Amino acid sequence: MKDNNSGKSSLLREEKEEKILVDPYGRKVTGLRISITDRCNLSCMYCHNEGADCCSCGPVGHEMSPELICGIVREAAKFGVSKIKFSGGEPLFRKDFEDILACLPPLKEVSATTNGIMLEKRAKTLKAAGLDRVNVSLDTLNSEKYGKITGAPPGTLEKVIKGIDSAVEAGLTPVKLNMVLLKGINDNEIDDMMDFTRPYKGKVILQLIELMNIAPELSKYTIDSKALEKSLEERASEVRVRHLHHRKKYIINGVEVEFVRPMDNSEFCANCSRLRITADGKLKPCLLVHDNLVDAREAKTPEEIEKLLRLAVSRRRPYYTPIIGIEELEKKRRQEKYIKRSKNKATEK
Ligand SMILES: Nc1nc2c(ncn2[C@@H]2O[C@H](COP(=O)(O)OP(=O)(O)OP(=O)(O)O)[C@@H](O)[C@H]2O)c(=O)[nH]1
Ligand SMILES: C[S@@+](CC[C@H](N)C(=O)[O-])C[C@H]1O[C@@H](n2cnc3c(N)ncnc32)[C@H](O)[C@@H]1O
Ligand code: SF4
Ligand code: SF4
Repeated sequence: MKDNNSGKSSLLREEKEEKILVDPYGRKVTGLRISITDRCNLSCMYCHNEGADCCSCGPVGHEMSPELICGIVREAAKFGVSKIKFSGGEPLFRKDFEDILACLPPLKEVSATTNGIMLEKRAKTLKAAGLDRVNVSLDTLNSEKYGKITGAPPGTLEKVIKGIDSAVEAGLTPVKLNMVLLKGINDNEIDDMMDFTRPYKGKVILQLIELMNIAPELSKYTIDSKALEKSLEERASEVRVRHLHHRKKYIINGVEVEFVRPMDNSEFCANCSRLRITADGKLKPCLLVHDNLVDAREAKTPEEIEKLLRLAVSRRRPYYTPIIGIEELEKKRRQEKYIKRSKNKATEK
C-alpha cells in the first residue's frame, strides 16, 4: 500500500515537472534568435551581423536547410521555447523563407527583423506562411543620411517605406521600426520618427536602439542613452516593462517607444532568454562571445538535437554582470580578514 502510494506520487511529480531549458545562471530559455543567412544588400556602418564573423561573407551552400531549422525549433519547442526571431544578414534574401515558416511547429510568436527593402513584394506571402510580425530597420527619414549609414543607392529609403506600408496592410503587426541612435547623425530625428509612427495608430512601434560599440571607430557616435531614457520617461504618460531584457516601453503622445539599451547593462543580460543560431547551424550562447559555439549541422535525430541544445544552454552566461562597488569590496575584504583572524585564534587555542 505504502509502495503504491509513493509510486503514484512520483509519477504525478514527473507529469507536473515542466521540461525546460535553464542555464547555470537560472535564466530560462524561451526564445531562439535564428540567423538564416549572412548575405545582405546593405553595408550599415555599425553592423554586428548577429555576432557572425562578417556580413555578406557566408557562402550560400553553408546556410541551414528548412529541415534543419525546423528540426531544431521542433525540439526546442518541447522544452518551452515559444518565440522565434529570424534575422541575418538580410533574412529576405532566403527565397525559401516561406518554406522555413511553413514547416515550423505551433508557436506563440514568429517574427523577423529585416531592412525592409524586399518587404513590399513578400509581406503577404510571409504572413500567409505563418510570420506574425516584423521589425524594420529605419534609422532616418532623410535619403542622404540613409545612404551614408547603410551604403544604399538613392531610392532605397522609399522602397523601405513602401515595405513598412505593405507589412501593415498584410497584418505583420505591430511593425517595429528599429532606429539605431548615432550621435551627430540621427539623434536629432527622434521626434520626426515619432511623428512618422503616430498615423499608424498603434500598428507601428518605434524602437530606439543604443549603438553597440563593436569597433573603436564607432565610439564617437555613442549617445548618452541614460540621459535620453530619462527624458523619454519625463515625457511619457505611461511606462511598461517587458520581460525580455527588462526593456522599458514609453507611451509618448500616442506613440509606443521601446528602448533597447544593451551596453554595459547587467539587467539586460540578466533577463536574456534567447539562444542564438548562426546561419551555418551553430548554437550560439551569446551575441558577444565567439568561442563557445555548438555545431548542430550534423545533428540527425531529436535526441542528438536535444543533447546539443542542452550543451549550448549550459555554456550561457550573462555578458555584462554587476560590478561590485569599492565600498562593498572593502566590506568584503574586512569580513574575510575578520574570519581569517577568528580561525587563527581558534586554532591557537
Ligand atoms: N546585446 C544584445 N542585443 C540584442 C539582443 N537581442 C536583440 N538585441 C538588439 O536589439 C535590437 C533589436 O533587435 P530586433 O531583432 O529588432 O529584435 P528584438 O527587439 O530583440 O525583439 P522583439 O522586440 O521581440 O521584436 C538590435 O539592435 C539587436 O542587436 C541580445 O540578446 N543581446
Ligand atoms: C543585424 S540586423 C539583421 C536584420 C536585418 N538585416 C536588418 O538590418 O534589420 C538586426 C538588427 O540589429 C541592429 N544592429 C546591427 N548592428 C548593431 C549595432 N552595432 N548596435 C545596435 N544595433 C545593431 C540593426 O539595426 C537591426 O535592427
Ligand atoms: S541591413 Fe542588417 S544585416 Fe545588413 S548591414 Fe544593415 S544591419 Fe547588417
Ligand atoms: S548575455 Fe547579454 S550580450 Fe549576451 S546575448 Fe544575452 S543580452 Fe546579449
